[in-house]
Amino acid sequence: MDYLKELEGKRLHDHFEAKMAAKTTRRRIFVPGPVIVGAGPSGLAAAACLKEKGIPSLILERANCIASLWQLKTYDRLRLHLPKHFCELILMPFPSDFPTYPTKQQFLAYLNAYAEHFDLKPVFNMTVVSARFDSRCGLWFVKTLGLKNEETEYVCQWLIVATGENAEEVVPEFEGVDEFGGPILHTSSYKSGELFRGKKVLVVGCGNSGMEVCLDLCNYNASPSLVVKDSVHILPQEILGISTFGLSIWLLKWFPMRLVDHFLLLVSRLMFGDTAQFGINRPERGPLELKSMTGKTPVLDIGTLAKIKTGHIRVCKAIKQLKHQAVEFIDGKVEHFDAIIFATGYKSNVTSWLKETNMFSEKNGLPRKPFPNGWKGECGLYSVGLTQRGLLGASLDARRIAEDIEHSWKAEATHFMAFTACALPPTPPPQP
Ligand SMILES: Cc1cc2nc3c(=O)[nH]c(=O)nc-3n(C[C@H](O)[C@H](O)[C@H](O)COP(=O)(O)OP(=O)(O)OC[C@H]3O[C@@H](n4cnc5c(N)ncnc54)[C@H](O)[C@@H]3O)c2cc1C
Ligand SMILES: NC(=O)C1=CN([C@@H]2O[C@H](COP(=O)(O)OP(=O)(O)OC[C@H]3O[C@@H](n4cnc5c(N)ncnc54)[C@H](OP(=O)(O)O)[C@@H]3O)[C@@H](O)[C@H]2O)C=CC1
Ligand SMILES: O=C(O)C(=O)Cc1c[nH]c2ccccc12
Repeated sequence: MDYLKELEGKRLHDHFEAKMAAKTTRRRIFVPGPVIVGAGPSGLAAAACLKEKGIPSLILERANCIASLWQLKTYDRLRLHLPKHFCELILMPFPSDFPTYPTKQQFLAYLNAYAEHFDLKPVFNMTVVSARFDSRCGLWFVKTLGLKNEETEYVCQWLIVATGENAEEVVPEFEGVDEFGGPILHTSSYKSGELFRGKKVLVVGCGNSGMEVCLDLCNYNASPSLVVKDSVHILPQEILGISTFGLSIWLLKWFPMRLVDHFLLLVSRLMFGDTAQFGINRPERGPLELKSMTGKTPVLDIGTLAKIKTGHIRVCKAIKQLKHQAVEFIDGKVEHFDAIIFATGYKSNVTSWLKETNMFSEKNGLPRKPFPNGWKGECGLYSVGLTQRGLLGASLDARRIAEDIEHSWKAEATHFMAFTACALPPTPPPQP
């Protein structure tokens, strides 16, 4: 079967090569199996599930390593904030000696072992700049740029989008940015509070990143202030030693979401008091309902709230504008700051390169179909890890995608064998 696929690939490849050579020097490569865009946990999980079914795939990655978000864009003190069994990739558990909340280094070691175990070898420094389906030949044409801007076009029957929900940083624009004069960075380039000792730092955004960066700054004797523009749900990471996330999933099996939300809010109130008294209002919808409707993840508190209560972290209103070494807030207050850290999150980049408008929303670059149906599009297009369900969701997508492609992969092979059987001269009758 592999041989037939290769043969088919080679014929197409030769045909394209000949056609292209006449026009440009661009490389065109036919890929017999699926092309996966992105070598993060989602892309790796998809490739592993395919490999398990004997289907080869090709992963294209813009960075020079696997899991570039974790490797290059996260801070030193990061740990998984959900217990490890909710974060392991399909087909390979975490080592049993890992703690409940593995560190970033442990998670990366696991991902490296995962790639090695399944012999996954992504093509690095390959940025996908466009992917287009040609209905005449029923194939995807995936254009990439290499480090020296050299163009390569990969041609394939299946395309798996695994570029993540955190592909590009979101940085809001403010009047006066050029005047500020001090360091302004996004959490994706923050490593630790070391550089900010003794400094007044404004952290903009109160998701899990903003909250943890504030705590880290405190631990390095910086003075952080946190901008809370609207509202946020802060939940304890654990309730009586049980992970809030795990408990929620278990409760949701028995009770409606609204009731579970009431429970979570009651416990949070008992443990934290009313967060509004520290300037942190809760959204009208409950934490799980909000997550399922908008994707907004509740903050799991790992000690930041205690620092807010003691006044080590101050809470500020939304920003009006930046001034020289200062910030003006919407309540009219102006305060001095040495540095600003944007913890304003990330967005998908799918709509910038995927030339297809049915499967992905132009608004947020995520699948239009809600979970659990967002993984499959048309014409061999798939998506893994874009359902706002974290690593657990990525594993579910990966499994479904591999099962689905397995069907068409087998059908293709049968079809191809039938084709070659007709095209080849009949087998001579066996000699007596
Ligand atoms: C600080 C932080 C902590 C997190 N902690 C958790 C957690 O504890 N539990 C959890 O479940 N989730 C967590 N998440 C959510 C996160 O989305 C997942 O952990 C995970 O990284 C998702 O994997 P992914 O492969 O979908 O995306 P990514 O890890 O972002 O990988 C996508 C890859 O695609 C590549 N890429 C993007 N565009 C292109 C292109 N055009 N061409 C080629 N390659 C491209 C990127 O370089 C990247 O390597 C966390 C996120 C952050 C930011
Ligand atoms: N330990 C862990 O496992 C960690 C996990 N994560 C995960 O990583 C992902 C990304 O998290 P994170 O980087 O925190 O991003 P998020 O998107 O979760 O949070 C961004 C925050 O910035 C706020 N914001 C956006 N624009 C502005 C603005 N102009 N002014 C003020 N605030 C603004 C948003 O508020 P609003 O929504 O109201 O617009 C939101 O509260 C999440 O899935 C998160 O759970 C992150 C850190 C640690
Ligand atoms: O880290 C994320 O953003 C996730 O999607 C996983 C996740 C972390 N905390 C949660 C709380 C409710 C639902 C999902 C998550």
